Amino acid sequence: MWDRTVGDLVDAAAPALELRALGKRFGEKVAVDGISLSIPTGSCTGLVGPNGAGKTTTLSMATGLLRPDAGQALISGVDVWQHPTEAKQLVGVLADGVKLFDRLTGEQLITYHGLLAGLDAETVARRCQDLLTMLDLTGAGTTLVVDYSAGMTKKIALACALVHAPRLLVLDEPFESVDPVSAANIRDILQGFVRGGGTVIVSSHSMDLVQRMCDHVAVIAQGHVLAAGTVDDVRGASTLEDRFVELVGGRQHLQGPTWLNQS
Ligand SMILES: Nc1ncnc2c1ncn2[C@@H]1O[C@H](COP(=O)(O)OP(=O)(O)OP(=O)(O)O)[C@@H](O)[C@H]1O
Repeated sequence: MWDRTVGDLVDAAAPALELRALGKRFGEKVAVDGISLSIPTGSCTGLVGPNGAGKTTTLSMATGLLRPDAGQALISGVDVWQHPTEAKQLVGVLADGVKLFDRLTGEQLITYHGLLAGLDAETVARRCQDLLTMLDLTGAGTTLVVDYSAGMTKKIALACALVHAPRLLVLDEPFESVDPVSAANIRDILQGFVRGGGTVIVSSHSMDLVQRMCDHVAVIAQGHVLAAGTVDDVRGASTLEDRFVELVGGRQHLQGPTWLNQS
């Protein structure tokens, strides 16, 4: 039997991620309404949008975690839903709110992910120590993940996403609960990953962070792409935050009820 490898499927000229008319509804609610988006290889792309815009749903469908109702997602030309095993070798995912096996130590959790990705035990052991050092978790490697702080938990999840050296990293809210020093360290790691030829997609509510860290951005709302391109093209002469508010709308300048006034 012909044994297909991921290398046989990868198209080096294809975008790191391409979404073609991706759609998902939950009952009556249309969460993602035919999103098409092309993420260039070697870019750091911010995915921004108001609460409930469809960011997590889109990223879940793009990374093989949630089956779309319509459309296609391709990672380096590999169809995520036609070739899920191969596609998952190309991507590292830090999902928002997904439970980790937290009765394992940090070392055990990284090892589990590395072995699951098909790495040999020796490679996993070496990479595990490198990742713990890089993420400043060396002392916590033998501690159970259930005893980690929220920020440490984000960092160990990032280590798990990196252990198989993916081409594409998809990070849903990676900086939530992370202290400023650790956030700066994570930013450095992600920038190094991009300099090394990798591609990063990061969903965030921080426009300031996206403007500083990303070279591309996609703004989505109500399951649609409102704008996408380089950060400079999308923001024009404004800040990204002002442009976001202009695109998305909804700013109401509310004063609040009178009973909240102290004077
Ligand atoms: N499993 C589900 N069942 C029903 N509705 C869902 C489900 N998951 C998401 N939705 C709905 O789909 C829409 C998009 O949700 P999604 O989580 O993708 O948005 P988001 O942009 O990631 O939001 P946030 O910024 O608040 O995290 C929302 O209206 C949400 O209520």
